Amino acid sequence: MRLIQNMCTIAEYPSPGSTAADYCLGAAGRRLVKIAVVGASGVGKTALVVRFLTKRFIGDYERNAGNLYTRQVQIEGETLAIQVQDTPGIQVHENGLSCNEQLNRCIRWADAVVLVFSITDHKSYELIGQLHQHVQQLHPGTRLPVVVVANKADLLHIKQVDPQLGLQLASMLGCSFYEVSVSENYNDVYNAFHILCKEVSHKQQPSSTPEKRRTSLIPRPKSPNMQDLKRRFKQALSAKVRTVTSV
Ligand SMILES: Nc1nc2c(ncn2[C@@H]2O[C@H](COP(=O)(O)OP(=O)(O)OP(=O)(O)O)[C@@H](O)[C@H]2O)c(=O)[nH]1
Repeated sequence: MRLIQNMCTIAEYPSPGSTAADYCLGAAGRRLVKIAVVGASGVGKTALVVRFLTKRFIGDYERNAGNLYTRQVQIEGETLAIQVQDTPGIQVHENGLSCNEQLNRCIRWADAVVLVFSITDHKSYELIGQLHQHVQQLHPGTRLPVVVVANKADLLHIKQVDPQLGLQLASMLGCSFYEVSVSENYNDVYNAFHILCKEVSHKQQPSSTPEKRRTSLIPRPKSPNMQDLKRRFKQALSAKVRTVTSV
């Protein structure tokens, strides 16, 4: 991709399951965290992904082709491989949300999702609740880590959504919340991805592995009973004395 030079574009819309990238990263022995960035059109999803991966804000992006990018991140002393899937903007129709199969595949593939809206677009904010529900429906039986990001915080003069509303919504959904300006601040963007990676990393590492659990179930050899030892020692001693006397 012309505008995104520092990143490694792996594939477009990877099929769920193993990909060439999964194989390479697996070979490197790094744990993999897969993140999908989802939201309405024009909220700054591509800008967010590019900022996270290159630290740069370019300002003008090619219309999203749904690319997948990688980078490595240090989480609690461990280097994790991260794949970030940028997705095309969601269209809202009269009868609600319209997610095509490509997008659904990306969401199913992901270990975590970044839900983005723009503070300059109330409709993009209204979409977040529905999107969150949709994401959880595509991951039945598990609570997928999600972070809600309110972007374009620099455009206060055309603000349509109070960031406080974003915070309330996120806490209602049980998600972390970040208000960011992709154009002006890298750290907030990094922190939003970082907290998500941390959550996934903790989820991937159960507190006690099956191997450890199995080991703890194996009965330990009993410590020798002192009374029994003393009795046997006395027996052995008296046998020796008897032998010596009989000689
Ligand atoms: N002022 C300002 N503009 C931003 C910010 N983030 C993104 N933009 C601009 O918003 C426009 C849309 O950004 P994109 O990253 O293409 O948005 P997108 O969500 O990927 O859009 P689709 O590909 O249509 O889904 C671009 O002109 C960006 O420069 C921001 O934090 N502040």
